[in-house]
Amino acid sequence: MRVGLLFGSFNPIHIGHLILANYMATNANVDTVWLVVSPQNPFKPSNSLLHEYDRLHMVRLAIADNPDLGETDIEFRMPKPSYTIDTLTYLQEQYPSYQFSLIMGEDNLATFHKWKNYEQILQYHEVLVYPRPGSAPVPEGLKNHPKIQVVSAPLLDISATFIRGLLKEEKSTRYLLPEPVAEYIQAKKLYL
Ligand SMILES: Nc1ncnc2c1ncn2[C@@H]1O[C@H](COP(=O)(O)OP(=O)(O)OP(=O)(O)O)[C@@H](O)[C@H]1O
Ligand SMILES: O=C(O)c1ccc[n+]([C@@H]2O[C@H](COP(=O)([O-])O)[C@@H](O)[C@H]2O)c1
Repeated sequence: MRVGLLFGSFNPIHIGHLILANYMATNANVDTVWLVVSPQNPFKPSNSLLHEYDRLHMVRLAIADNPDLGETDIEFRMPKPSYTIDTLTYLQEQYPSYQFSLIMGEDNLATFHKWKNYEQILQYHEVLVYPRPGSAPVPEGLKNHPKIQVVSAPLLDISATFIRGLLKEEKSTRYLLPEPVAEYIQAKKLYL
């Protein structure tokens, strides 16, 4: 089984994540894509970060109708902040016969050389990258790397930051968030 792993804060999950995950699940060399909800990205401030169980719940609501996508809360039981190499190592121990690839947006590839043990990640895993507008330039050493593949797919100028801004101002997020996620946010009065 070939599993693509899309790690993220998903604060909240939006249609950019869903388009990206579905594109990889149906066009890249993987059988399924799992969304890995990270409690705490080592590079991001934790203010405005919703509780991890709310973010996981929204991910579940968003992908419930898509058999090509799954999710995992594996990082909830690991030390924080969440280092991807540690999670990959743990997952590989749990599922020794599976082949795990890493999926990320281009903005994350631009800083990938600063991640913990990134060379080790590249040694054992393929990295599938979705282009993202406004991303910083990719460092020379990562451009044309044999383990890194940047796919050609429609650019999506959507971010969770932008959507949190709309929610805070009580503006419409219609078509930017999956309906069940928008309903959950409204019912629980999140991001106000
Ligand atoms: N519009 C997008 N285009 C390409 N990749 C994206 C897009 N949105 C998110 N991603 C990728 O999905 C993964 C998880 O992203 P994350 O949950 O941080 O969303 P985000 O919209 O970047 O959030 P924030 O605005 O809070 O930083 C990352 O690898 C990120 O690069
Ligand atoms: O392992 C690292 O050093 C590392 C550094 C920065 C980000 N990450 C992971 O990359 C994922 C994307 O983060 P985010 O917040 O942009 O969705 C998330 O799972 C982070 O834990 C991992």
